[in-house]
Amino acid sequence: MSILRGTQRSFQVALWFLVLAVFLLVVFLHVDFRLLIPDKVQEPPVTNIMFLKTHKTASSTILNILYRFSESHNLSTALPEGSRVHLGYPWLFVTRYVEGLKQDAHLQHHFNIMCNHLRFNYPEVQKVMPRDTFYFSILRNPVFQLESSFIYYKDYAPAFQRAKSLDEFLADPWKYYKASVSLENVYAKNNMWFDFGFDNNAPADKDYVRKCLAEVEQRFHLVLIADYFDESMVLLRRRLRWQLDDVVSFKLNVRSQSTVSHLTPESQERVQHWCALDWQLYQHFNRTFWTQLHAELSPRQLTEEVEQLRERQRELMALCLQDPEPKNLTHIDDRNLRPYQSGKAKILGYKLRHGLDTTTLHICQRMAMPELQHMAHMYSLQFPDKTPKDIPFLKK
Ligand SMILES: Nc1ncnc2c1ncn2[C@@H]1O[C@H](COP(=O)(O)OS(=O)(=O)O)[C@@H](OP(=O)(O)O)[C@H]1O
Repeated sequence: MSILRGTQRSFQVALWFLVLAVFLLVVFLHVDFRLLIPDKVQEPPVTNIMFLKTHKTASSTILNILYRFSESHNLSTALPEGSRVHLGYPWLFVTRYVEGLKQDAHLQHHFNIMCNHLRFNYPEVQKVMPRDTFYFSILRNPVFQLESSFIYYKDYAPAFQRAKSLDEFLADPWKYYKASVSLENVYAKNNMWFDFGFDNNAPADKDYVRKCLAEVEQRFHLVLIADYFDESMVLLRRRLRWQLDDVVSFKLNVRSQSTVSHLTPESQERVQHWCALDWQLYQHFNRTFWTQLHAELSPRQLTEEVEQLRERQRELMALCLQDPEPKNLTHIDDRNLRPYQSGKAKILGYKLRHGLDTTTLHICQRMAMPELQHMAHMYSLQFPDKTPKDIPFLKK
C-alpha cells in the first residue's frame, strides 16, 4: 500500500515537473519563435518626392525639410533655372523652368525631389519626376491663409493695395478685385486652388468642385494640413519611412505678432464665401487627413509620436539657437539667415549659438536657413559650374 502511495506521489511530482517544463518551454519557444520570425521587411525610405508648395501654408518649412533630406542623402533636386527663384509661378509649370532640362529634348533626366513654388501641371511635372514619385501638398485654413497672404502681398497684389485692412477688403472685395487685371491677383482669391492648377475665378459649382477634388485625390498621395503641422509630420514620416530627425524643423517664414491681424467674426465668415473654392478644398482634405491619420495610428500612438517630434525639436533648438523664439531682421547679422521681407509682414528668422563645432554648425545652419538662401545653396551644390544664384535683397 505504502509502495503504491509512494509511486503516486512520485508520479504527481513528475507531473508537476512536466507541467513546469512544458510551461518554461512554451515561454522559451515563444521568445525563440519571435527571434526566429524576421521583422516585417522594412522597405527603404521614399526618395522620389514631389511637393506642391502652396502659398502661406507653412510650405517653406517643408521645403527646408526636403532640401535637407536631399542634401544629406545626395539626391538631385529640380531647381529653378538660371536666375529664377520659382519654377515659373504663377505661370503653369513647364519643364523649361527647371535647371538642366532646357537643352534636353528627350527629357531623359529625372530628379528625386521637386519642391519649389510652381502652379501644378501634372503632364509636365511627370516629365521631370520618376514614375514612382510620391506626390504631396499642404493646405491651411483659408481664413488664416488669406490673412497671411494679405499682409505679405499687400504691396504686390493690385487687389490688396488700396484696401486699408483685410476686414475692409472683405466687406466689399469686388471694389478692389478685378479678375482680369493680372496674375498678380492670384494671391487675393482662392490662391491654393490656383496653385493646384485650377481656375481660381471659377464659380464654386458643385460638379466642378467635385471633379477637381477627385483629380487632386487621384494625383496626390497625401494632402497635409498646416493647422496641424506636427500631426502632419507624423503622418508624412510614416508614409515616407523616414527617421525622426528627417522631419524635425524650425518654423520658417513666420511673421512677427505685430504684423498679424485678427479678423472680425463677420470677416472670417466672408472668407468662406470669397474663397469658396479654397474653403471646399480645405474642408475636404482636412476630413481625409484625419481619416488617414486615425487609420494609421491609435490616439495614444499619435500623442506619443507628436510629443517625440516636439521633444526633438526642443533639443535641436537648445543645441542650435541662442533663443528658440524667432527674431526680427535687425537682430540677425548672418546674411545667410536673414529672411526676405515682403509687404507689411515682418518676417522673422533665427540666431545661431556661438562656438558650435563644424558638424553641429552644418546641421543648424541648414535648419535655420530661409528659402532663398537655401535654394541658392542647393543650386551651387548641384551646379558648381553655373553662375551662382543672385539674391539682390542680401546686398542691401
Ligand atoms: N511649423 C509650422 N506650423 C505652423 N505654421 C507654420 C509653420 N512653419 C511656418 N508656418 C507659417 O506658415 C506661413 C508661411 O507660409 P509659407 O512658408 O508657405 O509662405 S510662402 O508662400 O512660401 O511665402 C507663416 O504664417 P503667418 O505667420 O501667419 O504668415 C508661418 O508662420
